Amino acid sequence: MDHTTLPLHLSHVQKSSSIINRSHTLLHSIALIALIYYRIASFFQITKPSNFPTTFSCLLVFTGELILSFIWFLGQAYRFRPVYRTIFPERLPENAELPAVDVFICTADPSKEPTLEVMNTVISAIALDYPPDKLHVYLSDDGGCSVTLEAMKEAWRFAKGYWVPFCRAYGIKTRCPEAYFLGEEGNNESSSGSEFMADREKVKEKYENFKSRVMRIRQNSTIIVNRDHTAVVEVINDVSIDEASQEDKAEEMPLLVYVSREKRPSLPHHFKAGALNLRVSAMISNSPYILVLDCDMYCNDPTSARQAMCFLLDPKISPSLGFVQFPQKFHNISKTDVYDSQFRYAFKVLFQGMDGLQGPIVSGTGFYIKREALYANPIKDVDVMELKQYFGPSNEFIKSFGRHYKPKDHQHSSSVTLMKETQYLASSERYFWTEFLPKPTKVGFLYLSVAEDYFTGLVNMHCKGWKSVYCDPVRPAFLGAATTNLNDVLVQSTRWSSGLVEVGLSRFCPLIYGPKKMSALQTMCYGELAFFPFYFLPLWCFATIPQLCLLNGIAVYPEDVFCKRKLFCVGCDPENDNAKCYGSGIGPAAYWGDVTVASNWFFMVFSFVFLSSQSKHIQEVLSTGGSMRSWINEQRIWMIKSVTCHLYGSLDAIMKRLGMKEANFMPTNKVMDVEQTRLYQMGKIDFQTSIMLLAPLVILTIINVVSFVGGVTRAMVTGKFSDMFIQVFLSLFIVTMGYPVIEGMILRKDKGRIPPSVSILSVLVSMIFLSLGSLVLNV
Ligand SMILES: O=c1ccn([C@@H]2O[C@H](COP(=O)(O)OP(=O)(O)O[C@H]3O[C@H](CO)[C@@H](O)[C@H](O)[C@H]3O)[C@@H](O)[C@H]2O)c(=O)[nH]1
Ligand SMILES: [Mn+2]
Repeated sequence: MDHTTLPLHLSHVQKSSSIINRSHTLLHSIALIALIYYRIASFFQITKPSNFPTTFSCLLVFTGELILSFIWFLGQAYRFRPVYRTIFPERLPENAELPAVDVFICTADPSKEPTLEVMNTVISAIALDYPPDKLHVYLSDDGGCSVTLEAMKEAWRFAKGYWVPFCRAYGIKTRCPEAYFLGEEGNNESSSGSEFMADREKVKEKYENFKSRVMRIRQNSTIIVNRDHTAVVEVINDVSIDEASQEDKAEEMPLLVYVSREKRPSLPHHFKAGALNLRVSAMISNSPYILVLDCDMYCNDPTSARQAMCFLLDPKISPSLGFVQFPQKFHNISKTDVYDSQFRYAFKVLFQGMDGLQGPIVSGTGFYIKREALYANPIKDVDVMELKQYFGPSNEFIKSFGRHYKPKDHQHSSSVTLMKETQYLASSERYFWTEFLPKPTKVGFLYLSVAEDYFTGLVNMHCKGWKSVYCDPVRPAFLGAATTNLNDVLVQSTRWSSGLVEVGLSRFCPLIYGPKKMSALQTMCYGELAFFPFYFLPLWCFATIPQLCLLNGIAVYPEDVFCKRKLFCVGCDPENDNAKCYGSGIGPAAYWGDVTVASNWFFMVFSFVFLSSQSKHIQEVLSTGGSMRSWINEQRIWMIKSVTCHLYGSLDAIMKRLGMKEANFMPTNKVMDVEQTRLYQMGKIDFQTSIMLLAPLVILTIINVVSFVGGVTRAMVTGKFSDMFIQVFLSLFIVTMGYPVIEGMILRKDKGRIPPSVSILSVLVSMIFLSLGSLVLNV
């Protein structure tokens, strides 16, 4: 068969999903329009001054509804044309024709990122199934920690001496040693002969030795993140393999380089984006493709580079293809996954949806990006002298922009000039060069936001016309460590919210910056991401205002006429006797002409909006492998994040915008705590977190419990249920979702329960809110 004519990949539109999605979008939009109509109409109905509390509360709730609807509307772009893809790596050209790849692994803080785990990621990258002379692995150590450098040398010895030869000889699929020996992925390797078993035992023993050596290195040095040091660039291949395997056939190995950029306390270093913008790899290998990995994301499928090449080498799409993104998947997800740590929605709905448009966003890790798309392209026609002004006097570096630049042979890497050049490039001025550049050459990973991945994807990829592709094979290409306790989940989400809102409030706001450069649907996707943290506004509103109103007998939703007919309307004539029938001026419906019909209709509209959004969510969860339990977990964590991280993240972004705060990137904790892991495995929320993050959850739950009880009592006393039906239901819904909070306050005795001090404080705050709120509503 002629391999040159067969496609390397195919993409298919998910037809049934598109149809379901578009029909749902249409129906739901109509319902939302009806809802908005009802709200606006009712404002014009209520004219009596005595109804100020009602008008005011309805206005607040309506604002919430508008924001929620707007974000929902933007999110419909993901649903418009989801695709899935098939690849045929077996049709790739011969090894000799494959392009070179640089792997960039970032690590920053050895106290949060266990050295052994980082080394496992490094080893899995060295062991990728790709021609070794075309693979170059760089570890960027942002912590500038000698422990990492020393451990890397050990990792190199183990990989070269034992691990890589073993993987190659037996075609091992799981190339991260820790995962392999734990058997996490069910290593059903084909070989099982006695020779294999003997080799496996030997390698296992060597791995144990390697582990204890790394442990010893850690024990023997103080782990400090050094923020004041010069640049260190070291090629590890030169390290001697003292106790290497007896077989004397020298195993061909990829290049392994340690890079730690210069850091000075007085100079901003721009976190991960700064680490990625180092030009050191351009000097040493300058491969046309770069794989970026977080230090916890090990290569789980050694063929990922070949899979990515199915797109990157396809002549039809290659010229405009900027990067291939793989999903972030995690090895430590429990069955219940209480925190939705797997981000099902992002990697099953959002990315697949964008893949059918201009392509998915950059998600920070697990993507193969074209070097040219990152920086060389826009600089092509700028002259060399001008470049020197921005990039400094490094001739070699400027030469590396050229398409045909061949770096000096790294075998002679100890050559003094090369090391001088690279150290120069890793020094502190070099990584904020994008700030100095004139506009058209603003390139590389951008610094404005701590969500550098999202921001770079928007401005430097999709807005410059690059496309991207989402590659989601059955066997996860990379596996990372997900955050599995409430504190880490919320801290991480706060950083993301802040980073996203920062972009939303900047001049790069996708809804303003995007439309001229991207399709409307792609712009909507980016817009949804920039503004979804604003969910905190409607969610705070819906969890407090209707409840406060319920306790004060103010209806903010249309009444349920089914109930009312049964309870009150028997024998009374609403046409002529409104006041008597509906009580004294409560609810907009009381002043309507054709009350019964209109109200009934709009009650249906509100119910429809609620049921339709929940059903759609359930449909999406179930069709992407989730269960009803996942639906509840996702609803709950969405609410939790909205009232905490999204609020704080947005405030943080606003403060940064106003210059009241500096950017901060706290790496997430990758150290597993036994007790916390146990709670996560059991599906119990671990409430050990700061009071800032915990108190809102407790306060809102208490408010809803109180209002639910108050609402039901009121209905029993007055015999009226219809006008407040939605409010009572809403409180009940929130209380149900907040059940773990109630359990954590009252029933649980373990370490992860809610501390009594927080409960007491929250009861106080809730009571103050309800009394003050009632005062305001009754003036
Ligand atoms: O100053 C820094 C801070 C972080 N990192 C590295 O960046 C990576 C991501 O950091 P992590 O703490 O794991 O953050 P996550 O929240 O898990 O990261 C997600 O979100 C980030 C943006 O907020 C993206 O950069 C990541 O790729 C994405 O996985 C890690 O390897 C860190 O070592 C640095 O190199 N320098
Ligand atoms: Mn991470």
